[in-house]
Amino acid sequence: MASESGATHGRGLFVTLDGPSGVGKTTVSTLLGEQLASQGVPTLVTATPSPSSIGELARHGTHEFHGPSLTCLVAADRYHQANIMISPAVEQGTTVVCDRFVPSSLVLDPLDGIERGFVWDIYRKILVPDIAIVLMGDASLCATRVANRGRFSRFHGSDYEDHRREREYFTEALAFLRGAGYPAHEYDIGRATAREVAAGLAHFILAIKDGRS
Ligand SMILES: Nc1ncnc2c1ncn2[C@@H]1O[C@H](COP(=O)(O)OP(=O)(O)OP(=O)(O)O)[C@@H](O)[C@H]1O
Ligand SMILES: Cc1cn([C@H]2C[C@H](O)[C@@H](COP(=O)(O)O)O2)c(=O)[nH]c1=O
Repeated sequence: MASESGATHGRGLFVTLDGPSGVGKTTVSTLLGEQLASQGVPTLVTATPSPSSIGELARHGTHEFHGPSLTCLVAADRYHQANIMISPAVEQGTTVVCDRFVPSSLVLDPLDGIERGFVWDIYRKILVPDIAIVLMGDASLCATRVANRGRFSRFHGSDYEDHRREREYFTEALAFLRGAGYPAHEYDIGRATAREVAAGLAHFILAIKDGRS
Protein backbone atom coordinates (compact mmCIF):
# COMPACT_ATOMS: atom_id res chain seq x y z
CA MET A 1 0.00 0.00 0.00
CA ALA A 2 1.36 3.52 -0.75
CA SER A 3 1.19 6.17 1.98
CA GLU A 4 0.67 9.91 1.30
CA SER A 5 4.45 10.42 1.48
CA GLY A 6 4.88 7.84 -1.25
CA ALA A 7 6.56 5.28 1.04
CA THR A 8 5.19 1.77 0.86
CA HIS A 9 4.03 -0.14 3.87
CA GLY A 10 1.95 -3.24 4.37
CA ARG A 11 -0.29 -4.77 6.94
CA GLY A 12 1.10 -5.13 10.46
CA LEU A 13 1.08 -8.36 12.45
CA PHE A 14 -1.28 -9.33 15.23
CA VAL A 15 0.77 -11.08 17.92
CA THR A 16 -0.76 -12.50 21.11
CA LEU A 17 1.02 -13.55 24.30
CA ASP A 18 -0.61 -16.09 26.58
CA GLY A 19 0.52 -18.48 29.27
CA PRO A 20 0.13 -19.19 32.97
CA SER A 21 -0.08 -16.56 35.66
CA GLY A 22 3.38 -15.28 36.59
CA VAL A 23 5.09 -16.51 33.42
CA GLY A 24 5.77 -12.87 32.48
CA LYS A 25 3.16 -11.95 29.82
CA THR A 26 2.67 -8.34 30.93
CA THR A 27 6.36 -7.65 31.57
CA VAL A 28 7.44 -9.25 28.31
CA SER A 29 4.67 -7.55 26.27
CA THR A 30 5.98 -4.13 27.30
CA LEU A 31 9.61 -5.03 26.58
CA LEU A 32 8.70 -6.68 23.30
CA GLY A 33 6.83 -3.54 22.22
CA GLU A 34 9.89 -1.44 23.04
CA GLN A 35 12.24 -3.79 21.19
CA LEU A 36 10.08 -3.94 18.06
CA ALA A 37 9.67 -0.15 18.08
CA SER A 38 13.44 0.30 18.45
CA GLN A 39 13.82 -1.76 15.25
CA GLY A 40 11.53 0.63 13.38
CA VAL A 41 8.35 -1.47 13.60
CA PRO A 42 5.25 0.64 14.40
CA THR A 43 3.92 -1.18 17.44
CA LEU A 44 0.92 -1.02 19.76
CA VAL A 45 0.88 -2.97 23.04
CA THR A 46 -2.51 -3.79 24.52
CA ALA A 47 -4.17 -6.44 26.70
CA THR A 48 -7.38 -8.36 27.16
CA PRO A 49 -9.48 -7.62 29.10
CA SER A 50 -9.13 -4.21 27.44
CA PRO A 51 -9.26 -0.73 28.98
CA SER A 52 -12.88 -0.28 27.74
CA SER A 53 -15.77 -0.14 30.21
CA ILE A 54 -16.67 -3.78 29.42
CA GLY A 55 -13.03 -4.79 29.86
CA GLU A 56 -12.68 -3.01 33.20
CA LEU A 57 -15.84 -4.76 34.39
CA ALA A 58 -14.38 -8.15 33.42
CA ARG A 59 -10.87 -7.52 34.77
CA HIS A 60 -12.05 -6.29 38.15
CA GLY A 61 -15.22 -8.37 38.37
CA THR A 62 -13.85 -11.89 38.65
CA HIS A 63 -15.20 -12.19 42.21
CA GLU A 64 -18.68 -11.02 41.18
CA PHE A 65 -18.97 -12.87 37.84
CA HIS A 66 -18.47 -16.60 37.43
CA GLY A 67 -18.80 -19.31 34.79
CA PRO A 68 -20.75 -18.48 31.59
CA SER A 69 -21.47 -14.85 32.52
CA LEU A 70 -17.73 -14.12 32.91
CA THR A 71 -16.97 -16.04 29.71
CA CYS A 72 -19.51 -13.92 27.79
CA LEU A 73 -18.34 -10.67 29.39
CA VAL A 74 -14.71 -11.33 28.44
CA ALA A 75 -15.81 -12.36 24.94
CA ALA A 76 -17.92 -9.20 24.45
CA ASP A 77 -14.95 -7.06 25.44
CA ARG A 78 -12.61 -8.99 23.16
CA TYR A 79 -14.87 -8.71 20.08
CA HIS A 80 -15.27 -4.99 20.76
CA GLN A 81 -11.52 -4.47 21.12
CA ALA A 82 -10.69 -6.58 18.07
CA ASN A 83 -13.15 -4.61 15.94
CA ILE A 84 -12.45 -1.07 17.11
CA MET A 85 -8.77 -1.20 17.99
CA ILE A 86 -6.78 -4.24 16.85
CA SER A 87 -8.02 -4.80 13.29
CA PRO A 88 -7.85 -1.12 12.26
CA ALA A 89 -4.31 -0.77 13.68
CA VAL A 90 -3.07 -3.90 11.92
CA GLU A 91 -4.66 -2.80 8.64
CA GLN A 92 -2.82 0.52 8.95
CA GLY A 93 0.54 -1.24 9.27
CA THR A 94 0.92 -1.39 13.05
CA THR A 95 2.09 -4.58 14.73
CA VAL A 96 -0.18 -5.18 17.72
CA VAL A 97 1.10 -7.12 20.73
CA CYS A 98 -1.77 -8.29 22.95
CA ASP A 99 -1.25 -9.56 26.51
CA ARG A 100 -3.72 -12.50 26.60
CA PHE A 101 -6.22 -13.51 23.93
CA VAL A 102 -8.34 -16.56 23.08
CA PRO A 103 -5.74 -19.14 24.29
CA SER A 104 -6.04 -17.77 27.86
CA SER A 105 -9.82 -18.16 27.73
CA LEU A 106 -9.41 -21.80 26.66
CA VAL A 107 -7.68 -22.27 30.02
CA LEU A 108 -9.26 -19.81 32.47
CA ASP A 109 -12.86 -20.54 31.45
CA PRO A 110 -12.50 -24.36 31.79
CA LEU A 111 -10.82 -23.72 35.17
CA ASP A 112 -14.09 -21.93 35.99
CA GLY A 113 -16.14 -24.96 34.97
CA ILE A 114 -16.94 -24.04 31.35
CA GLU A 115 -16.61 -26.64 28.59
CA ARG A 116 -13.82 -25.91 26.13
CA GLY A 117 -16.28 -26.41 23.21
CA PHE A 118 -18.47 -23.58 24.52
CA VAL A 119 -15.46 -21.26 24.71
CA TRP A 120 -14.24 -22.21 21.24
CA ASP A 121 -17.72 -21.68 19.76
CA ILE A 122 -18.10 -18.22 21.26
CA TYR A 123 -14.88 -17.10 19.54
CA ARG A 124 -15.75 -18.61 16.16
CA LYS A 125 -16.02 -15.20 14.48
CA ILE A 126 -13.14 -13.38 16.18
CA LEU A 127 -9.92 -12.19 14.56
CA VAL A 128 -7.22 -14.91 14.43
CA PRO A 129 -3.70 -13.75 15.37
CA ASP A 130 -0.83 -14.00 12.90
CA ILE A 131 1.33 -15.37 15.71
CA ALA A 132 -0.10 -16.74 18.98
CA ILE A 133 2.75 -17.20 21.43
CA VAL A 134 2.17 -19.25 24.55
CA LEU A 135 4.86 -18.63 27.15
CA MET A 136 5.48 -21.69 29.30
CA GLY A 137 7.53 -21.88 32.47
CA ASP A 138 8.16 -24.01 35.49
CA ALA A 139 5.07 -24.04 37.77
CA SER A 140 7.09 -23.46 40.95
CA LEU A 141 8.86 -20.48 39.34
CA CYS A 142 5.50 -18.95 38.34
CA ALA A 143 4.07 -19.64 41.82
CA THR A 144 6.99 -17.86 43.49
CA ARG A 145 6.71 -14.85 41.20
CA VAL A 146 2.96 -14.47 41.77
CA ALA A 147 3.42 -14.85 45.53
CA ASN A 148 6.05 -12.08 45.45
CA ARG A 149 4.11 -9.83 43.07
CA GLY A 150 0.66 -10.34 44.61
CA ARG A 151 -2.63 -11.87 43.41
CA PHE A 152 -5.13 -9.51 41.78
CA SER A 153 -7.72 -12.09 40.78
CA ARG A 154 -9.01 -15.50 41.82
CA PHE A 155 -7.39 -16.80 38.61
CA HIS A 156 -3.92 -15.97 39.96
CA GLY A 157 -2.96 -19.24 41.63
CA SER A 158 -2.41 -19.28 45.36
CA ASP A 159 -0.22 -22.38 45.65
CA TYR A 160 1.95 -24.76 43.65
CA GLU A 161 -1.01 -27.08 42.87
CA ASP A 162 -2.99 -24.19 41.28
CA HIS A 163 -0.01 -23.34 39.09
CA ARG A 164 0.65 -26.96 38.17
CA ARG A 165 -2.98 -27.40 37.06
CA GLU A 166 -2.97 -24.15 35.09
CA ARG A 167 0.21 -25.22 33.30
CA GLU A 168 -1.38 -28.58 32.49
CA TYR A 169 -4.45 -26.83 31.04
CA PHE A 170 -2.20 -24.62 28.86
CA THR A 171 -0.41 -27.74 27.57
CA GLU A 172 -3.80 -29.22 26.62
CA ALA A 173 -4.96 -25.94 25.07
CA LEU A 174 -1.80 -25.79 22.94
CA ALA A 175 -2.45 -29.27 21.56
CA PHE A 176 -6.09 -28.36 20.89
CA LEU A 177 -5.18 -25.07 19.16
CA ARG A 178 -2.57 -26.71 16.93
CA GLY A 179 -5.08 -29.42 16.01
CA ALA A 180 -7.54 -26.68 15.03
CA GLY A 181 -4.96 -24.99 12.78
CA TYR A 182 -4.51 -22.00 15.11
CA PRO A 183 -1.03 -20.38 14.74
CA ALA A 184 0.04 -21.31 18.29
CA HIS A 185 3.75 -21.38 19.18
CA GLU A 186 5.01 -22.62 22.54
CA TYR A 187 7.95 -20.63 23.94
CA ASP A 188 9.71 -22.06 27.00
CA ILE A 189 11.09 -19.20 29.13
CA GLY A 190 13.48 -21.45 31.06
CA ARG A 191 15.46 -19.21 33.41
CA ALA A 192 15.76 -16.30 30.95
CA THR A 193 15.32 -12.72 32.08
CA ALA A 194 12.24 -10.89 30.78
CA ARG A 195 14.50 -8.85 28.49
CA GLU A 196 16.00 -12.05 27.05
CA VAL A 197 12.55 -13.54 26.49
CA ALA A 198 11.44 -10.35 24.71
CA ALA A 199 14.59 -10.36 22.55
CA GLY A 200 13.99 -13.99 21.54
CA LEU A 201 10.38 -13.21 20.62
CA ALA A 202 11.34 -10.05 18.71
CA HIS A 203 13.79 -12.11 16.65
CA PHE A 204 11.11 -14.72 15.93
CA ILE A 205 8.47 -12.12 15.00
CA LEU A 206 10.81 -10.10 12.77
CA ALA A 207 11.83 -13.25 10.88
CA ILE A 208 8.16 -13.95 10.14
CA LYS A 209 7.49 -10.30 9.28
CA ASP A 210 10.48 -10.15 6.90
CA GLY A 211 9.38 -13.42 5.28
CA ARG A 212 5.99 -11.87 4.49
CA SER A 213 7.15 -8.55 3.05
N1 LIG B 1 11.80 -13.51 32.97
C1 LIG B 1 11.58 -13.02 34.21
N2 LIG B 1 12.51 -13.17 35.16
C2 LIG B 1 12.30 -12.74 36.40
N3 LIG B 1 11.15 -12.14 36.81
C3 LIG B 1 10.20 -11.94 35.91
C4 LIG B 1 10.34 -12.38 34.56
N4 LIG B 1 9.22 -12.08 33.90
C5 LIG B 1 8.40 -11.49 34.79
N5 LIG B 1 9.00 -11.40 35.99
C6 LIG B 1 8.39 -10.86 37.24
O1 LIG B 1 7.42 -11.84 37.63
C7 LIG B 1 6.23 -11.18 38.10
C8 LIG B 1 5.06 -11.64 37.22
O2 LIG B 1 5.25 -11.07 35.92
P1 LIG B 1 4.00 -10.61 35.04
O3 LIG B 1 3.02 -9.84 35.89
O4 LIG B 1 4.56 -9.95 33.84
O5 LIG B 1 3.38 -12.03 34.67
P2 LIG B 1 1.99 -12.37 33.96
O6 LIG B 1 2.22 -13.62 33.19
O7 LIG B 1 1.47 -11.18 33.24
O8 LIG B 1 1.09 -12.69 35.23
P3 LIG B 1 -0.52 -12.64 35.47
O9 LIG B 1 -1.14 -13.52 34.46
O10 LIG B 1 -0.66 -13.17 36.86
O11 LIG B 1 -0.92 -11.19 35.35
C9 LIG B 1 6.51 -9.69 38.06
O12 LIG B 1 6.90 -9.28 39.34
C10 LIG B 1 7.65 -9.55 37.05
O13 LIG B 1 8.49 -8.45 37.36
C1 LIG C 1 -8.26 -13.63 29.46
C2 LIG C 1 -9.19 -13.71 30.62
C3 LIG C 1 -8.98 -12.92 31.71
N1 LIG C 1 -9.81 -13.00 32.76
C4 LIG C 1 -9.55 -12.17 33.95
C5 LIG C 1 -8.60 -12.79 34.92
C6 LIG C 1 -7.88 -11.60 35.50
O1 LIG C 1 -8.69 -11.02 36.52
C7 LIG C 1 -7.80 -10.64 34.36
C8 LIG C 1 -6.52 -10.76 33.58
O2 LIG C 1 -5.48 -10.19 34.33
P1 LIG C 1 -3.97 -10.66 34.12
O3 LIG C 1 -3.18 -9.64 34.86
O4 LIG C 1 -3.70 -10.68 32.66
O5 LIG C 1 -3.88 -12.03 34.73
O6 LIG C 1 -8.91 -10.95 33.54
C9 LIG C 1 -10.83 -13.88 32.76
O7 LIG C 1 -11.59 -13.95 33.74
N2 LIG C 1 -11.06 -14.67 31.68
C10 LIG C 1 -10.26 -14.62 30.60
O8 LIG C 1 -10.49 -15.36 29.62
